[in-house]
Amino acid sequence: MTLKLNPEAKAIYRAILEEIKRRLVLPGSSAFLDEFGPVSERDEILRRQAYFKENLPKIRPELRKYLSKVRPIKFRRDFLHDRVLIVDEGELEKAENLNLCAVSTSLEDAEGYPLVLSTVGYGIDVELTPSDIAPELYIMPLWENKETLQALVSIGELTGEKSVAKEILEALKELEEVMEKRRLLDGLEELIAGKERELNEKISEKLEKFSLTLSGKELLEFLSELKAGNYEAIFSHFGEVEGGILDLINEAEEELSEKLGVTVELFSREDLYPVTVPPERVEMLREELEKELKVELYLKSREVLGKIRPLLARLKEELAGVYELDFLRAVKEFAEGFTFPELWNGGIAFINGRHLFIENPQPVSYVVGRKPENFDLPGVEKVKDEPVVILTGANSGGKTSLLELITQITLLAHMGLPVPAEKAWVEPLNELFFFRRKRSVYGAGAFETALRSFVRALKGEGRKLILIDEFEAITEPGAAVKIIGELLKVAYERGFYVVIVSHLGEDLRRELPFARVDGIEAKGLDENLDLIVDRQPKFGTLGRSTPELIVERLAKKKRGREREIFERVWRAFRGF
Ligand SMILES: Nc1ncnc2c1ncn2[C@@H]1O[C@H](COP(=O)(O)OP(=O)(O)OP(=O)(O)O)[C@@H](O)[C@H]1O
Repeated sequence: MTLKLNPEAKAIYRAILEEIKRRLVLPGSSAFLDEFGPVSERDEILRRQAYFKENLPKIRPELRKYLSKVRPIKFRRDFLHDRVLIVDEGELEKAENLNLCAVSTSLEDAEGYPLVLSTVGYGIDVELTPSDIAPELYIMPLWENKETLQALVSIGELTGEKSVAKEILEALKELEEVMEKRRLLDGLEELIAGKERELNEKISEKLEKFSLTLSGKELLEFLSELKAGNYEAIFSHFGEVEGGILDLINEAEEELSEKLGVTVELFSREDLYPVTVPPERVEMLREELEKELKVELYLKSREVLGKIRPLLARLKEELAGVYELDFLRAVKEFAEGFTFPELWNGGIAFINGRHLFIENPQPVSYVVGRKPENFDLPGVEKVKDEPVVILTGANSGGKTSLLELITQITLLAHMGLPVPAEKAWVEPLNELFFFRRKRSVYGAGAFETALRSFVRALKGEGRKLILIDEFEAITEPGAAVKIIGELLKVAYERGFYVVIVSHLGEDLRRELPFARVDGIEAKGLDENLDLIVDRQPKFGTLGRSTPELIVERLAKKKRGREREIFERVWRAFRGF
């Protein structure tokens, strides 16, 4: 059963969730958090505590870096248009039902498919299984997510649970060659254009050199050959250059052939300079390469899949486990320095609680209900297991913040999480109410609404903690004492726990002998004449609003006539 929350308690719960959520690095992990909503059952809370106690210590901070690299690996069923499967009449229906590629019983239908697979010896031999017919559907997602696999390996090293990703990565290495070719194929035009540019540069260099050499002694020779009409010699001279250019072209084509793994003949030999590549040749080369690569990739994928197939189930588990690790890591970071509360039957108590949303808060200890043993604090002897407490004290003393802290600790305890305190005792409850002070809302409407919510909180059975911030702000003090007095009596009779912030402590104390009155007080002024507030409430002591400190502050801050008047008032406080 869930712990019931009124809207303002729920808002604090949401703020806590947000604090944990913003520490998650994977979007998929927040689903885990949803499993940890606050519950009332002691056993369930204990079960969760045990889970965290067992798992949080295993979480290492370096995990974050690797978790953030993990992406879900999705194996999708797809219909592959690049292959046909030739089967026997009797297998036709089964093969079609696989719905992985075109299926036929006749080899004639294989025309135009780069990949022809067959169970009856008409192509590459296969069995009627998805891993035989379309191994790429398993292998490609793995190849594309190598970074995720790498991260899983590192995570496994950190958690001490070895990942199967290591073996998978090892097996995937066999695909590197074919993948490199695929990469080249993607950039085929640029590759060829680059070669073409390089080639033309080399040729033009050669031609330049040629004209230079001709300008020397050879020029004279050339002229004399010309005079003698010896054309053969002249052509052979030019032929040398032509041969040189053809060598360069062959060399470039050989380089390409080696890179691409097929024999390439691309450059036209008609006009030797500048060398060009007819676009239709590039297209033909691309088609040929594509076809070859399809077959090669298919065969390699099948081979690799044969090796890693038994590891895939475990890989899926590891990938799912990553979200849990992320969740645990976020909780650990959030709950740094927190403690698991002891579950008991005496209400709520904690030592050195730290407000979640105040930076460097002064730790505060508090008890509503039974006082735990070794709850040793100054003034604590005045605590007598009171389930109803009136919290009084200086303006901006931290009363609202204390109610928030009680709410935070109660909520976290019911989520099974550790709480921001040195020690804590929490009774599993059925309902938690937090009523904030409604600032500047006056009038019968607001008053009626607030009254109705309180009464709703008081009706019904169960274990409840009710936190109320300054109810009197929306009605007159006289009426407030009567109303609060009666409502708190009802709460007391029903065994509910209540903390109510009020400036009417004196009057309420008279009205409610069973209630404890605590006070937060200012201790003095600091060097900037700001109030020094001790956030730790004094148990059983009415909190004075310490007006003399305000007077002292003004007396020291003001000048001239004003100062004289303040000093006179201050003297009145000090009794001279
Ligand atoms: N334990 C604490 N440590 C440090 N700062 C605190 C602590 N508790 C409260 N404060 C700060 O003191 C200021 C006043 O707190 P809060 O509003 O809770 O006081 P309050 O007593 O409810 O005031 P008011 O009488 O105006 O309702 C806030 O800025 C809050 O951040």
